[in-house]
Amino acid sequence: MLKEWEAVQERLKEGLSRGQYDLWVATLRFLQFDGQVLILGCRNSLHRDWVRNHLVSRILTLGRDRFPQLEQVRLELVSEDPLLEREEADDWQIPEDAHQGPRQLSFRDVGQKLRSPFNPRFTFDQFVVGRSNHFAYATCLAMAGQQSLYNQSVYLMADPGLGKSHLTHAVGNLLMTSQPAIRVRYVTAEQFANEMIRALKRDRIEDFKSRYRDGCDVLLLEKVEFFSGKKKIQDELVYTLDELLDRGRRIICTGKTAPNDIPKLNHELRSRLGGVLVAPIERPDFATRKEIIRRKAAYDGVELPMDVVEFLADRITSDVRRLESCLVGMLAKSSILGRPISMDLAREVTQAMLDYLPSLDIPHVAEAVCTSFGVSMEELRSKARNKKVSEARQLAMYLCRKYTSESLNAIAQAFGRSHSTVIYAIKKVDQELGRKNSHLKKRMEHVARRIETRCLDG
Ligand SMILES: Nc1ncnc2c1ncn2[C@@H]1O[C@H](COP(=O)(O)OP(=O)(O)OP(=O)(O)O)[C@@H](O)[C@H]1O
Repeated sequence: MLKEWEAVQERLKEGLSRGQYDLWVATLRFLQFDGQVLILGCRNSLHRDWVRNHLVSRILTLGRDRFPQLEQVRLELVSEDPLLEREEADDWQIPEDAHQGPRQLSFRDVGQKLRSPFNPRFTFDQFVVGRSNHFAYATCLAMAGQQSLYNQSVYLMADPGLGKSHLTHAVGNLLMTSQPAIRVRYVTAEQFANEMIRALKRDRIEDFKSRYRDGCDVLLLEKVEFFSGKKKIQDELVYTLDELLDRGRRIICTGKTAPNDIPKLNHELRSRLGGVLVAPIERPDFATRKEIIRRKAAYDGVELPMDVVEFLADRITSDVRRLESCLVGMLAKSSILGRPISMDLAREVTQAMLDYLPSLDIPHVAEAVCTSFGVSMEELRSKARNKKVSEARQLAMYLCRKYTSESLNAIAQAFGRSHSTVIYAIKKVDQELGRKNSHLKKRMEHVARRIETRCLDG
């Protein structure tokens, strides 16, 4: 049954940021499935409230693939110590009648919505508009509306993490509710290419063509730079775009660079994309970053102190995804360690995210720890429990969390440990670092310098 639950967890990744997944989903504990009721453990009431408000309906729907008779999800508060008793339960089930209270959700109610390919968090309401993105926002809103358009197609262009997918999904979300009869097709360039290759292999290319040309009123096509160098797929896309535009259909494409700067695009595709209205999104300014943090936190039901909002907005300037990871990291730390959200916490979390640091991977961090402690990676992965190895292992896990964007599960796997061991290690190191004259603190500063220097040296 655990395997089934893990498969459901995997599917829950869609629609959540990595930080949210690590914080709320990876930490959910599978307790039991009794044939109809899936019982999951939450760490604390904050965790349970979030899951209740944001996830239960999806668990009910997605869970049915793996637990066919699933009727009800029950959330119980469990201590991080599995030996302690379960404390309190909270149930969601299919309603017998409509007046059973707000916690009851039915498959029928949520099923329709959840078949949508669009991230429910990515709506126009949740998108903060500022100078950097106003034009892109207004263009997308017009594309999702029914008013006559100056243009039928738009190309959203921005560096990673600045909101291209958010706006594209917002168009999809709005169309699905305001004009449900409209056929919206959302694909990344990679999915488009894979679909086409599969169709060719199965000799079903005509079906593929008609799916896009006849069965689509709005095409949302992400990350077009993927087409670079793929000649046959580019040819097919040109025909598809021409057909759609001739029939007055709407098209939104996204990419990191201007169509003209994408290498190895054939002349026809370059010219089609070049003719599309380009709506750039720039890095958000300070005021926009502040509002983004405030709104994201409010979405998770948290009101942040203003000094923390300003601190984060000041510190993380490059991309909104990073800003969001910082916020989620801070909420995670606050929730796991039971610490209030404060400037201290914000400082700790952002230190790992300073804009000048490129992203690091687990082997890089582990190697720095091994060198400093004079132990090998095999020892870190082994069952050895002597003080030196245990300390090195815990610090390595802590620093992997701090310096890499890897999930708790990935870190656990790298060290051959369980997810809860990593949480325990992080908590333990954190406590130790808070002690006066902590010897681990000096050691950590030394390792951190080593990691950062190597990282800056490239
Ligand atoms: N103006 C904004 N208001 C609110 N959230 C934003 C804004 N811009 C970006 N975000 C958030 O930042 C995160 C990254 O955005 P998104 O996935 O849309 O980036 P992207 O440009 O598609 O990046 P990539 O090219 O890497 O796919 C998302 O969680 C999104 O909600």
